[in-house]
Amino acid sequence: MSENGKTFEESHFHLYDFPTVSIPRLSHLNPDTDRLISEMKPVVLTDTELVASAQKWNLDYLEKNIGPGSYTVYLSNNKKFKYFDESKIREHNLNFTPPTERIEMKFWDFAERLRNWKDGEKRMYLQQPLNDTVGKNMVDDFLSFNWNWIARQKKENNWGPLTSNLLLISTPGNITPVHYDEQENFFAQIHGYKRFILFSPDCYDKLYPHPVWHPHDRQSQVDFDVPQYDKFPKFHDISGQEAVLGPGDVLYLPMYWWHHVETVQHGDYAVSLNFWYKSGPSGKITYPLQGFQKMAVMRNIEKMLVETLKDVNEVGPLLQALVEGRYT
Ligand SMILES: O=C(O)CCC(=O)C(=O)O
Ligand SMILES: [Fe+2]
Repeated sequence: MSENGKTFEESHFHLYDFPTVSIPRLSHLNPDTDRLISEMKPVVLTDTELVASAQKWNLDYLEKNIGPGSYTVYLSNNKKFKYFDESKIREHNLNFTPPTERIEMKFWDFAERLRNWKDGEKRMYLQQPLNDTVGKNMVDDFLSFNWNWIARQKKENNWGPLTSNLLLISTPGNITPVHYDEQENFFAQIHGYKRFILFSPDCYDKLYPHPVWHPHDRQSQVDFDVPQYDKFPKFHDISGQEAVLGPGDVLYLPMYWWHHVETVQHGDYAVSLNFWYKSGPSGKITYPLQGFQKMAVMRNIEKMLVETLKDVNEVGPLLQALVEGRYT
């Protein structure tokens, strides 16, 4: 139960077509925690105190203390907020209708709209990296994060620098469809509850990602609500891992792991903050390559073909000529 009595009911969760097991929930002091992180396996940490100083970051506190900056908010006519890369629409001159609308807002306008939001209205998702426009109290909260613990993880696991802290504020029921990111992520839940469903990089062929030149690069083409099994038959064989994060929980979300994220439907709005770290120098590579390393190889091949052929429509036929009857 959270302070305001709102919590989540697993029985309300949507049942998808695939089975899942639970992601382990462990203390950061449990030796298995460090082992799982070093093996790039997901784990939920219940007591890192990573963002303990931000547990007060509810709408009222943020409105008073976040400052005059401008915030990116996505609007959706349904539950889904499928990410798209606007630069790729321009770069490849594509006919692409964005599935959500992106607007810039002052935080107080967003807060007002969120307070008055009712189910049935357009859903909202604020997604904005924290920057130096935040007010002094929030800078102090930020400086009080458990940098000790997270810096030790970065060092032990040979990661590169912290690149950003994305602040996410969502209306209940929002869904971030399944995708992967190219960075390591500690995902800290501050307010409300989120359900995560994860799939390992080995599920690449079962999730049919869009081509790398596509605005939906890194996103799966499979819609969990209506999987088109005739087009995506291997999705039949998928299985995942899931967890529900509440205030104080931190998920280690390994680089290249697929994730689908739901803000719990019958609860409150959710506030989260992630910590994205670049991967480190690869060091000594062992064979056979791991799933995430093969994903990186495939991305590079696709990117090279796009660059060389100068026409995204030529990539598929060339790959087909290369493979069919020779490697099939
Ligand atoms: O919380 C969400 O809805 C999405 C978060 C996400 O995809 C990420 O942190 O990489
Ligand atoms: Fe993500």
